[in-house]
Amino acid sequence: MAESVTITDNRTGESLEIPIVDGGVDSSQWKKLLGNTWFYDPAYTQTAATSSAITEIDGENGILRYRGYPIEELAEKSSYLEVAYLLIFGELPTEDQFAEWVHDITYHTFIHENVRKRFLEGFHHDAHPMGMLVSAIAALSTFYPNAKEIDDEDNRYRQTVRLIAKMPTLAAACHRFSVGQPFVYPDNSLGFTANFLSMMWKIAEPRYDANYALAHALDTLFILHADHELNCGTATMRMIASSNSDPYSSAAGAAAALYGPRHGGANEAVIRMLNRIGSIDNVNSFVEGVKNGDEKLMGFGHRVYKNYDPRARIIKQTADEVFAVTGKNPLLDIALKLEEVALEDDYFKSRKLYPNVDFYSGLIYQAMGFPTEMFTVLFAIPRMSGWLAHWKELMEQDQKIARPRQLYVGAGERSFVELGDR
Ligand SMILES: CC(=O)SCCNC(=O)CCNC(=O)[C@H](O)C(C)(C)COP(=O)(O)OP(=O)(O)OC[C@H]1O[C@@H](n2cnc3c(N)ncnc32)[C@H](O)[C@@H]1OP(=O)(O)O
Ligand SMILES: O=C([O-])CC(=O)C(=O)O
Repeated sequence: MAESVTITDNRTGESLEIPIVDGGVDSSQWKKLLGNTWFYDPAYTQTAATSSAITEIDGENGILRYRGYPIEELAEKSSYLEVAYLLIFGELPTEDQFAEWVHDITYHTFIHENVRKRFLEGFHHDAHPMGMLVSAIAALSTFYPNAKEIDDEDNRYRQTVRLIAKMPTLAAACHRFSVGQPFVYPDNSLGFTANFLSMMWKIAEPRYDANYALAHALDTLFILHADHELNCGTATMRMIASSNSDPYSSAAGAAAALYGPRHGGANEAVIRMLNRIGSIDNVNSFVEGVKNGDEKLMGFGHRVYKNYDPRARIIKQTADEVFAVTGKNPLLDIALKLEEVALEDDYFKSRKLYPNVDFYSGLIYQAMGFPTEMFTVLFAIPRMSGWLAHWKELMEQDQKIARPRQLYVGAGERSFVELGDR
């Protein structure tokens, strides 16, 4: 572990080595540098808002590790539920711990009938499933009012397994509603990902048997999406939870942040962009438009990675395994050409813009038969474990309420003018 961090004041350029004390920076040293002034950093480009032991990103070198384990090894050797355990509890589970964890998650896959019948079925017929999911996560807080007892560790565990377990059920329910098909109850004889696919696609009894290669590929995607340190959604989770709000309300806020096209919503935007480009013959002119500022190349660029996103590399390999079963997604050639052109172009090279996790994932989801509107939902299912790992960490850190300051730039004091006199 690093023994110190270098902090730079972005207004003066001054920097100072600050020793790590008990896992965090020494605040007396911090004050020596900044006095009683604050950073002005609206998009948190240079602000560490927490210390965390969950996920490490080395953006310059394209490295991602969960609890110290390289993402490549986890994607190859682990399963989503095992990784969820690792993120939340800090260590890989023993066989007994894993059996108990899987049992507990499986036990909580059902959702209250009123969530489905009264709440989800009350949405407009063409409601976006991600909008439905955000609301449904928030609604769960009213079904589990004891979730407010956040100081009770057992209770926190119960809400954690509930949230992870119910995400696939809620996600599939949102999809079935949007296509006018009846809800499919969880089949708890199936594993986490196969059960989700059953709830998505089952049309006849007795059971839906997912293609093994596709279920395995989706599980790998779940591992890759499970956490990514203090991204916009996770920062939102921590922000809301710092007010001691319950985990459902906090996670609903995190999901709402993920919905945006600059964040998890980019996977949906990528497919729409590829469809608009339509043919590899149009790639060069599209890229010229991006360079002229007409629009962003969706699925490219990242706040932290200034190198290839390691998840995108694994997703590209996973795509080959999926296409071997489903047939190639015809949009793949356009995506590959876009990557080739962008990586050779000075605009992208000088700004260190590379494909991110969202660039290739949608091609896989689409080949598997998921509608485009479900792509961000597919991101949210596994990201729940990351949000909850951060929630647990926050609770244990006993952090104060998160409350940034502002620089007021509005009008000075003035007197009220009556309506008729304005
Ligand atoms: C799961 C995730 O959330 S991964 C990210 C998913 N989002 C996307 O794929 C959307 C497209 N990408 C983007 O919008 C951005 O790259 C973000 C939001 C991911 C990161 O934003 P920031 O860290 O604020 O990068 P910033 O906007 O400062 O970009 C630096 C420069 O690169 C340019 N740039 C960044 N991303 C792109 C892009 N995708 N296409 C074209 N230009 C881009 C910016 O215009 C800026 O150029 P300038 O210096 O001439 O003004
Ligand atoms: O880290 C980020 O800013 C966005 C991201 O890649 C993720 O949330 O997976």
